[in-house]
Amino acid sequence: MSDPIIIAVPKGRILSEAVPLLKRAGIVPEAAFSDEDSRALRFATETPGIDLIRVRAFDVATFVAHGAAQLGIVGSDVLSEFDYSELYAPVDLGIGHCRLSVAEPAALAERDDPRGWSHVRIATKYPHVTAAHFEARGVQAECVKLNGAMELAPLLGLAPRIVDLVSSGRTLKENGLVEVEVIAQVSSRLVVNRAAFKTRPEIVPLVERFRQAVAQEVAA
Ligand SMILES: Nc1ncnc2c1ncn2[C@@H]1O[C@H](COP(=O)(O)OP(=O)(O)OP(=O)(O)O)[C@@H](O)[C@H]1O
Ligand SMILES: O=P(O)(O)OC[C@H]1O[C@H](OP(=O)(O)OP(=O)(O)O)[C@H](O)[C@@H]1O
Repeated sequence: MSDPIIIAVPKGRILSEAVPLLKRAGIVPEAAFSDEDSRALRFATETPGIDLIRVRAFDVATFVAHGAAQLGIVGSDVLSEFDYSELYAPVDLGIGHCRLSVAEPAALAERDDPRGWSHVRIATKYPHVTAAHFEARGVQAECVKLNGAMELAPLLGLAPRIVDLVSSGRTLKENGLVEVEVIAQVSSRLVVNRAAFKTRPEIVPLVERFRQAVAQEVAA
């Protein structure tokens, strides 16, 4: 019997949207998978031959790109930041909707004109996407890499501006920041390791099940 197909799923905020989607695709995980207190990292499903792993959002791309997992669910923000050629992203799953934006303190925004920037210092978890975004219009971006709580950076003088994910806008508002530019709209994608896609025939119908699960949700 061949090795199980492993699907990497991010813990954190996407997990609650991913579980119903997995179920619609016919992949029913064991109960511990949805329990954020469980310390297990690998989980069986009701489908023999399909296991799930629960990893950090950025690590989903790494596991799948290196073939340690064959499929994964990952935000387009993460895909853009890594730009792994080994990843094929055939399905927009329609979950994890947000946007990647530039933000700064409201007081700075009142007298600021983004068209006049030539050099910016930015705190972000997305240094590559940020640098590419600004480079495209001739602005040099000096990035300070953070892994979370970017909103603190302007308040504490680490960097006057941030690039971070925005959904409701509540995090920005509660930290005195305003959005000044949208870099990209974000949603989660199904990703597949390209080599596995060619060598594991079970993957094609599995991708199709995800496609149908998304279509069902759109039609509902
Ligand atoms: N506010 C949001 N609204 C909708 N989707 C979001 C939001 N924030 C993040 N996401 C999506 O969820 C993914 C994971 O985000 P999350 O905030 O759970 O990661 P994290 O807590 O920073 O991860 P980790 O702790 O593993 O580094 C992001 O890559 C993005 O695609
Ligand atoms: O516009 P909002 O609806 O307030 O959402 C935006 C927040 O969501 C994300 O963080 P998350 O809450 O996932 O935690 P993190 O700081 O651990 O990344 C993001 O980094 C923002 O901080």
